[in-house]
Amino acid sequence: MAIAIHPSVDNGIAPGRDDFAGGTLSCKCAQSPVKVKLSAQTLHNHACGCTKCWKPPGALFAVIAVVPRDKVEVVENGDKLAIVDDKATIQRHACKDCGVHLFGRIENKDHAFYGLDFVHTELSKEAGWSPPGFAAFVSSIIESGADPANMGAVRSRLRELGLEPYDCLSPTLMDAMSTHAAKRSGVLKG
Ligand SMILES: N[C@@H](CCC(=O)N[C@@H](CS)C(=O)NCC(=O)O)C(=O)O
Ligand SMILES: [Zn+2]
Ligand SMILES: [Zn+2]
Repeated sequence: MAIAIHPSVDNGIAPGRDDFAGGTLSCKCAQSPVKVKLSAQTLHNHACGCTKCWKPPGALFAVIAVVPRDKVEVVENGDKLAIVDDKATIQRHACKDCGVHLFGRIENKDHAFYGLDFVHTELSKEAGWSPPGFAAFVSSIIESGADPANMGAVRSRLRELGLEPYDCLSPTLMDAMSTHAAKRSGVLKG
């Protein structure tokens, strides 16, 4: 049996829709779920193996994308949300009852990704979200208990699914972060 990466990719990755304009995320509570409306298509969707991103039961990876923060609105049961770790760069707002993360927000205005919230679009019933394009923080799954001896097989499976594995973010996103840092320090002009 193939390695279970994440339920939304294990049977093939659904393509996004060009005309897709958003949907509503719900937590897993059977009663009074938290609902968060996203009024835009997501960007930079990817699998993340880090210990901090929310993963569904049995999954080795989270699948997480970004969306402009002004397109994110808590529409129901927001009183059930709490920040998981208010010292983290990404403040993950999770349901206190079921533990699902509804959105992650960067409050540091100097951060390269300030203005973008992190979301798990598998929490929405709508189809057409941008598909994941790579796998980030792959080595970090070991920190959640994955067998280090199995990492070759995990990376092979990710490649088979079209998710190039990286142990930090993708080169495009790492370049964006370094460009931001170089502009802030003055090394890079413009
Ligand atoms: N190896 C660490 C990596 C954690 C990490 O750096 N995660 C990335 C990807 S989500 C990040 O940007 N974290 C910022 C944060 O969690 O606030 C772990 O698995 O806990
Ligand atoms: Zn919940
Ligand atoms: Zn992560």
